[in-house]
Amino acid sequence: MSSSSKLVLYSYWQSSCAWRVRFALNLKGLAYEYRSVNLRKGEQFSPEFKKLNPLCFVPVLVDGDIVVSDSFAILLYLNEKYPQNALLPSDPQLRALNLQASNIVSSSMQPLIMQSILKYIEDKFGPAERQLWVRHNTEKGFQALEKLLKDYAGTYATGEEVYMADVFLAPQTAVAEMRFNIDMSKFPTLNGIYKSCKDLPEFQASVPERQPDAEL
Ligand SMILES: N[C@@H](CCC(=O)N[C@@H](CS)C(=O)NCC(=O)O)C(=O)O
Repeated sequence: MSSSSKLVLYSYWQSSCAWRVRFALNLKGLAYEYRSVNLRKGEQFSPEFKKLNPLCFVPVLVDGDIVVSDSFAILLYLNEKYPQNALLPSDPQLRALNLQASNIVSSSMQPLIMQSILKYIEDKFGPAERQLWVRHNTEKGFQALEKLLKDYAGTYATGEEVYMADVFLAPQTAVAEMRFNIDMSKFPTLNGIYKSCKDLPEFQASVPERQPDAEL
């Protein structure tokens, strides 16, 4: 297939990982076909989807005959293949900061509070333990991110341009605030970054409620 084939994103409206990719695709001005994988109905375990991602997670991006899963890899792929509106700055220090902040969200926050883990905790220890777990892991990550970014942030995480760190941070902040009732006023830098992202039409078009599979 040619490199101009239509991009296809396997997504679920409530997935924060898929949200990152939706935001990034919009920032790059790339049109894509949205294919819903209903995580609540277990569609991620279907044999067809398993062929795309044996881990049974969204998001998966298909670009012609290229299949990329994992939002971190997808963002780096998109950035190399479609260089317009770069998701990483050229300055090595700011680039490293973006990768570090993104990876904190990707590796040290989201995997600890994904729905399957929270269900396990709630089933075994009850809803109060579940909320304590969410709060502890979310605040630990946000404290590290606040410290990391406070001297570099401007309108966005590492200055006046929106980059990969923002793409990871904004959905994670939204989920923390709206789904888990985390008080973001304790993290003024992160809160400011989130507010700036909320003003962007590219972010607004990526929010869960505006996705074709949203169940409101
Ligand atoms: N590191 C992966 C994580 C993907 C992931 O955890 N996806 C979640 C939704 S945010 C999922 O598909 N969960 C389905 C399940 O737990 O069965 C990424 O960034 O894409």
